[in-house]
Amino acid sequence: MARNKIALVGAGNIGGTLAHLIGLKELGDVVLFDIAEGTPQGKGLDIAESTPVEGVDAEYTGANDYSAIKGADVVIVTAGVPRKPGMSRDDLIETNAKVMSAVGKGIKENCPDAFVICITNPLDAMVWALREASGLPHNKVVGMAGVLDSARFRWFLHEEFNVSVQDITAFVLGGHGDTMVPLTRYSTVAGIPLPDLVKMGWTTQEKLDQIVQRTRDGGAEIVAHLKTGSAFYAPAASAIEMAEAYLKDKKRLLPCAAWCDGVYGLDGFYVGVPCIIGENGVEKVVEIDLNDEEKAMFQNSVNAVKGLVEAAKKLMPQG
Ligand SMILES: NC(=O)C1=CN([C@@H]2O[C@H](COP(=O)(O)OP(=O)(O)OC[C@H]3O[C@@H](n4cnc5c(N)ncnc54)[C@H](O)[C@@H]3O)[C@@H](O)[C@H]2O)C=CC1
Ligand SMILES: O=C([O-])CC(=O)C(=O)O
Repeated sequence: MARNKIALVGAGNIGGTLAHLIGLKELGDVVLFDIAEGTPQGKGLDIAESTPVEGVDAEYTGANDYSAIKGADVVIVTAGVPRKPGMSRDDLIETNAKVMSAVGKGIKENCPDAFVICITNPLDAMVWALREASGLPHNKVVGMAGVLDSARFRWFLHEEFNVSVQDITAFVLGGHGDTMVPLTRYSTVAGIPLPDLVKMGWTTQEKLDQIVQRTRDGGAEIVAHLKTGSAFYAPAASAIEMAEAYLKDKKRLLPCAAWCDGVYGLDGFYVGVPCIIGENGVEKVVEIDLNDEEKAMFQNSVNAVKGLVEAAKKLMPQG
C-alpha cells in the first residue's frame, strides 16, 4: 500500500516542526512548500537526514511550486505571518487573507480530495477564507486551535493539581482569540469536573479563574517570551493529532474550528466546537449542552469571529 502524502504549505517554524513529527510518527511522505526559496528544500533535506538515526521511513521533498502538492491526502496550512509582541492575532488578517486566497487556489488545482487543516491566524476567519478559496467541501476543511488551547489548559491544570497530564481532560470552545471559552464544567481530572474539585477543596475558584485567564492568554505568553514570533511546538503537535485522526479513521472527538450549519444556533459559520474526525473529515459536530453563562460567552466569541470574517471578505480578491 502506498504511503500517505502529506503536504505542508508554509515551511516556517510550525511547518518544520510538523515535518519532523510526521517522520517520527511515520504518518507518511512529506512535501514542504513555501514561497521562500531554499527554506522547504533545506528543512526537508535536514529532516530526511535525521531519519536514519531515528530508524523511520519517510520521504521529504521541498518545493516552491504548487505542482509538488499534487494528490496530497492531507494538507496542513501555516503559510502567512505570525504575530510579534504588541500585536493581536487579528492584526495579521490583511496579509494572511491574501495568502489564504493563493493557498486555496493551489489546493483546488492540485489536491481537491485532500483533508485540509488550517493553522494560519486569525484562525477562525482564515479557515473560512481558505475554504472559500479552495472550494472544497466544508467537512474537508477544518481549523486547528481548540486542541492547542485545551492542551494549554490541561498543562496549567497539571501544574495546579500535580496529576499526570494523561488524567486531565479539557475543552475550550469558541474563536481562537481573547474571547475563547474554556469550559470548566466539561474539563476534568480523572473524570471529576473542575467545579467539583473546587467543592472538594483541592483548588479554589480564584485559582481556577486565574488558570482560565492564563489559557486565554496562552498564545500571547509565548509571544512575549520569544519576541520574534509565536508558539510552534504545541501547535504542530495539535495539528498532528487531527491529521492522525483523519488518516487512521480514529473518530477522535476534538475541539476544532468546524463548519457549523444548524448547530449552536449557527447557519453556516466556522468556529471552535467539539467534532468527530475520521476518514470522512469532520464527520459530526457535537452540540453539547451549555448553560446561560456559557452560551453568552460562546455568543460573544462568535460575534468576534463574525467581525473578522466580514473583514476577510473585503480583503479576499474577488472571482
Ligand atoms: N491556530 C493556532 O493555534 C496557531 C496559529 N499560528 C499561526 O500560524 C502561522 C504560521 O506560524 P509560524 O510557522 O510560526 O510562522 P513562520 O513565519 O515561521 O512561517 C510561515 C511561513 O509561511 C511562508 N509564507 C508566507 N507567505 C506564503 C505564501 N503565500 N505561500 C506559502 N508560504 C508562505 C513564509 O515564507 C514562512 O516560511 C501564523 O499565522 C501564526 O499566527 C501559530 C500558532 C498557533
Ligand atoms: O498567539 C499567537 O499568535 C499564536 C497562536 O495562535 C497561539 O500560540 O495560540
